[in-house]
Amino acid sequence: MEKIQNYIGGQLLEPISKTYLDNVNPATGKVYSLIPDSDAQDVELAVKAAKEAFPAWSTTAAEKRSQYLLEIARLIDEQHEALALAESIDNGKPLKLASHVDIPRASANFRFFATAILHQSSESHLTDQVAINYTTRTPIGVAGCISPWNLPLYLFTWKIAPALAAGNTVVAKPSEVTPMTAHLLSKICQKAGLPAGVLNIVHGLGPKAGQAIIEHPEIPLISFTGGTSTGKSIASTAGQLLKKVSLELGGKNPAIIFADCDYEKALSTTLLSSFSNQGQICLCGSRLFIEEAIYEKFKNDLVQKAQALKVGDPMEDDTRVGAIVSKAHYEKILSYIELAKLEGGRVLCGGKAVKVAGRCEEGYFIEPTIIEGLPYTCRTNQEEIFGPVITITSFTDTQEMLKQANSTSYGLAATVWTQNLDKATSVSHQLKTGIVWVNCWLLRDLRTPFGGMKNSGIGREGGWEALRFFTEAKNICIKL
Ligand SMILES: NC(=O)C1=CN([C@@H]2O[C@H](COP(=O)(O)OP(=O)(O)OC[C@H]3O[C@@H](n4cnc5c(N)ncnc54)[C@H](O)[C@@H]3O)[C@@H](O)[C@H]2O)C=CC1
Ligand SMILES: O=C(O)/C=C/C=C(\O)C(=O)O
Repeated sequence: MEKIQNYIGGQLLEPISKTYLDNVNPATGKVYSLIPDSDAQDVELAVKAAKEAFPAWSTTAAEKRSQYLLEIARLIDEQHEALALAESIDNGKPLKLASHVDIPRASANFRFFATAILHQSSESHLTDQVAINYTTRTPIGVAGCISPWNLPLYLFTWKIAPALAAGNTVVAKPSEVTPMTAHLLSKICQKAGLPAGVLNIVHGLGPKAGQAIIEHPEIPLISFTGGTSTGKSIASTAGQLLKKVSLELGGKNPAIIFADCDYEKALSTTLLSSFSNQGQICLCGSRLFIEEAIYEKFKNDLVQKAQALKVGDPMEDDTRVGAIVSKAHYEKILSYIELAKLEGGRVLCGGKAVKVAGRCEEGYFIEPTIIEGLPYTCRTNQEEIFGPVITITSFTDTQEMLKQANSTSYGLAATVWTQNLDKATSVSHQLKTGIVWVNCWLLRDLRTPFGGMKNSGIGREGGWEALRFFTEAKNICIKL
């Protein structure tokens, strides 16, 4: 069975303890590879390698750093098919989705930040003709990057690329649930000739290898994407150590559909924003607010479309909903469906596990599920489920709807569907979320600030925000 290895100091290494964890294919329920169960000793080795590499990497000309990252992007594109297949097997997502979305975005992340650093300049200004102030932005040191399982290579590279581009060296940990494409990235970095120690990848469990990264005194900054409770624990440890943190956490995103929307576009995109990647994207709209005038029609059409989505083997071309990432997560989602029923919800479609015949009969599949009739205050409408489960509610009064939309502890993203620009602007400004999609969803421009308010996180990723996070600003004031 294939053994994934850590990537430390440019080499593929066994964990020092020589112990491994099982890696399960969620579509079949079978173990198909082994993951290093790394601990603080492996992290120590990785930090040592990253520290040694820092002086040379941080002073390498931006153009040269850019060339390394562009080469990595090129190799990701060259190995696109193998990476997409690995991602689909590891995560359970449809191969088609991995191929069209995840892997292209991974190379785009490298390409974007490789070129961004060539256009970055620092600020300066005259202070009343008496002084000139200018600000330098320099790399900080060894950055800790920890990523989740839902968009494995996509989010891993979303952190690593800006960290490296800005001149830091990195100790990174992908999710133990989906480690394979990060392992393949190690080999790509070797092939690209990335200097030893610039990027180090340590595999293993969050509370063990992850926690060792968070606690390590030589890692002054942490970029994390994952669940809110993990984010809070990381923030409290990092707070005691006064580390810089960027936290991109969960969401319970409202999708607001006004009667004057472009109906067909709203319907087809809402289907995607509800169930893409089995609903396991922090940006998925999980609470639909539909204006009463179109409620019945929209509901019936959405139910019909959701029922038509093929749930099945991620390898099949017409599969739209693949496997849930793990048995534990599958059970969590099913328990939320039961909770919704107890809370008085009516399941309009789905609501059950799916048995997929053949090689996937032991896999973790759940039908796209739509629930109505729940109060906005109930747990189903307040807590992140992170699966193919949405609730729908009708509204007549926009202010009341906004009160409900803003009522959760999360504040990541929202979707607004209307053809009235004034209404779109007014509603967007009143939503307490870091991102608002108007008449679209997940239309990504990597220059925009990405992140959430409230329990959805701290800080913003993307564009200059990311490059600012991964650098230290120093102002120099020269009296004229
Ligand atoms: N971006 C998002 O919005 C995501 C949200 N989630 C939410 O979080 C819930 C829990 O999912 P999990 O897999 O448990 O996510 P998690 O937040 O525990 O895992 C994310 C990453 O953090 C690491 N990690 C866990 N504990 C850590 C610690 N103490 N120190 C350092 N690193 C640590 C994990 O190994 C993984 O690499 C999901 O059900 C979902 O609701 C999960 C993944 C992504
Ligand atoms: O950057 C994006 O396009 C999407 C990011 C998604 C997440 O951070 C997530 O689902 O956790």
